Amino acid sequence: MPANASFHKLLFIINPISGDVDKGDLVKAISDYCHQHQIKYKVYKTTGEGDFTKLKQQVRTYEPDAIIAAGGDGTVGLAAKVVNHTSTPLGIIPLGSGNGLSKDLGIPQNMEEALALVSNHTIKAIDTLELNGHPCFHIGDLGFNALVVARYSEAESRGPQTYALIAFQEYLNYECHQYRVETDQETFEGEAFMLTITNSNAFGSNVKINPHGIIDDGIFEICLIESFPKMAAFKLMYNLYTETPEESEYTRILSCKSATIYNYTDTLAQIDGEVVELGKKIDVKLLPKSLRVVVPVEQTN
Ligand SMILES: Nc1ncnc2c1ncn2[C@@H]1O[C@H](COP(=O)(O)OP(=O)(O)OP(=O)(O)O)[C@@H](O)[C@H]1O
Repeated sequence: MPANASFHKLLFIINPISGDVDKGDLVKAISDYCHQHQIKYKVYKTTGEGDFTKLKQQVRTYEPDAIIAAGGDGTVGLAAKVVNHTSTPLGIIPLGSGNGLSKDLGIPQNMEEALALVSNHTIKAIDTLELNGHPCFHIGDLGFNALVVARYSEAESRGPQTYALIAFQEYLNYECHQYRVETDQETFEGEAFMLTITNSNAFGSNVKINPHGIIDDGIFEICLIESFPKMAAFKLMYNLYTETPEESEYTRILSCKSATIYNYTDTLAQIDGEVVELGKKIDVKLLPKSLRVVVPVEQTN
């Protein structure tokens, strides 16, 4: 499919529970939009059980021109897994609490504007990662943030405030872990607060962990926050929110094409918002331009 092809048949994947947002308006907006633009469409609502297999089957039989994921990072990851390594592009209507990949791709965060990309877009092929065979479409990490993600997934309430509260509570007693990172360029060994693996730029919270990452350049980054004194936390947060992590003496960014990470203490890991078991030795592979995504036209340069 050419980079600016128009879509005539779409499969929408809607997560009814993501971001605590009612999806009634979305279903109506999709129906109105597709009728107005004479686009055939189907809606698949996720259940949280067996969605990957059912979606694979739907894509095989329905043969949509693109699939559009409406939900949070977990829904986007599910949809991306379905079409990764195929020519079917993935569009995103961001309706989660973080929406990290959509922000890094410049996709509008407003529902109507994101939907309008269906008729005015370009398609960009982006690199994706695999951590011990687990696909990663945005950010994976080990250490502090993965612990917060795990606690957040068990929390009774959702949203940025709950996330921030859990992060603060865990931070007070958090102890750094020992890692070794061997890349095709260099080796790091030491204690770290967290270790982020990504080829894009920012968490959904807008923390710019990797401000210079380019999503389709065949290179990814391992961003380390090394052990730091509690007094340095505010300056570090300032650097992370102002896109100047390299100005902190406690950060280090390793750019590479492949890496092996030794997570000696088997500390928690998360990929795209889901906690995963990766074991103590983690091989990170980059899959060049494996995923085709629907992005605004101005994102091509
Ligand atoms: N119908 C459903 N009922 C309950 N859980 C569901 C349903 N459909 C999907 N899920 C679960 O929703 C999770 C993915 O949610 P998603 O990440 O899209 O939204 P979010 O968590 O609100 O957003 P974010 O990741 O941006 O914080 C998965 O764990 C999936 O199993």
